[in-house]
Amino acid sequence: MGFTITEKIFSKHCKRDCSAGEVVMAPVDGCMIHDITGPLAINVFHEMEGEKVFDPDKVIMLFDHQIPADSISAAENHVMMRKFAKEQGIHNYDIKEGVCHQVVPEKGRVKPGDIVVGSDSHTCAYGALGAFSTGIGSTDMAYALKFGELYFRIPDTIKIEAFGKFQSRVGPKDLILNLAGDIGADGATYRALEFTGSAFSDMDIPGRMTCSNMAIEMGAKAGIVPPDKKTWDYLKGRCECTPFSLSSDSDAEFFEVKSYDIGEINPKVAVPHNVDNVVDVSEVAGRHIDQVFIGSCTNGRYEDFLEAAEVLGDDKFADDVRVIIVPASKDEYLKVLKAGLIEKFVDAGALVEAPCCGPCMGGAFGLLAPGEVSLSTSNRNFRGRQGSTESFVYLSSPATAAASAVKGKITDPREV
Ligand SMILES: CC(C)[C@H](C(=O)O)[C@@H](O)C(=O)O
Ligand code: SF4
Repeated sequence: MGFTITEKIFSKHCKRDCSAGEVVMAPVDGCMIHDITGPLAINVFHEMEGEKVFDPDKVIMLFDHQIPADSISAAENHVMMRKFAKEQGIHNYDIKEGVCHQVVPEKGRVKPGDIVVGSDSHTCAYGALGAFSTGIGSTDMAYALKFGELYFRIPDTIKIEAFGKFQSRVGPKDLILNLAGDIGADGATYRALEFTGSAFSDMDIPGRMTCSNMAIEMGAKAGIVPPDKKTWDYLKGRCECTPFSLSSDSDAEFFEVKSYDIGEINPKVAVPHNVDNVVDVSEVAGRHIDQVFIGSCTNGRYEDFLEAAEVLGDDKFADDVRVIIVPASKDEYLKVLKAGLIEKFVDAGALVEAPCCGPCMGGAFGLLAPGEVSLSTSNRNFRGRQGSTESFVYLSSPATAAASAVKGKITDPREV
């Protein structure tokens, strides 16, 4: 019997053959902490009488959720984390780089075959680069910071095979929303998703990041795309690594295999208040929206803004819609800026903010009043996620978000 990618990654780290279901103590290659969960992890680290982190070069610290500090308590958290970084010799990206899940890959802090943990649920995003990366709680993080290893139950794997070509103005976000609708918010709980087939090998790294990012929205521990030339090309100049092949064996045992023809997928939207409440955009077309957010670790990259700009064309955003655009990182911001897209969006009536999580989880700014409706390219639409518990959040692709922002109501991007 062969091994899945996940089993291979754990086998390599544990220096013996490991299979799904086993509980192992495995060394980690990286630990990511940010401004929300970092302080909790650091407090527990001190309670555990932690003195030095296991390897300061393997700890990634940055601030993204509440930046620039939006409250005195946020500012205090930043001060506390800066102090910890200095004491420990950890490089702190602080408020300067953007959202954790964009910055970690961008800075070459993750590579294929790695085990990376982050005290944030969307840490599964780095599966796009062929790593086993997963979100953990702050107590687990304290342990990982101190000892550089952690207990894992090796998950079994649901293999997703996707083939075909997307229709025009349909893309990775529609695919992953379609999967969330099909598998359900708890349909992959404690399993790994493996994304395979020509649809994923044809997909660029940003598209893969969108898909891996949302693995957790089905309960999955990881969402892994087997590394290929695109992966290694992306990593060139970001980290020192020599390409190797990593894929599941043909006789590996999967919990389930699911196949999709992506040509059959229409633009999708997740309807309040669950990520798996997914329908074709056409089913809710015409619904009024008050705010559109294009950004987040799911869809805050240059390619996402280009998609939105193409749909926008020479139009303007509707007068009664607030459009908030937030690139996911400094690098992505600069790409969008240099391509002239910022000017285009501002001219069309949008607010463009500096890289951060923005309105994604109703933190720093862009909160909704009772009764208000948001269409967002982020990954969660739970009740109260972006403000009032009486507000409504729909999730979509950047193309659907832009089309809807132009029309002032939910709109199929193929009709603009
Ligand atoms: C604040 C953080 C713990 C949280 C997460 O873990 O995902 C946030 O990033 C989110 O998207 O809900
Ligand atoms: S952008 Fe949203 S989903 Fe991503 S880390 Fe920030 S709050 Fe979480």
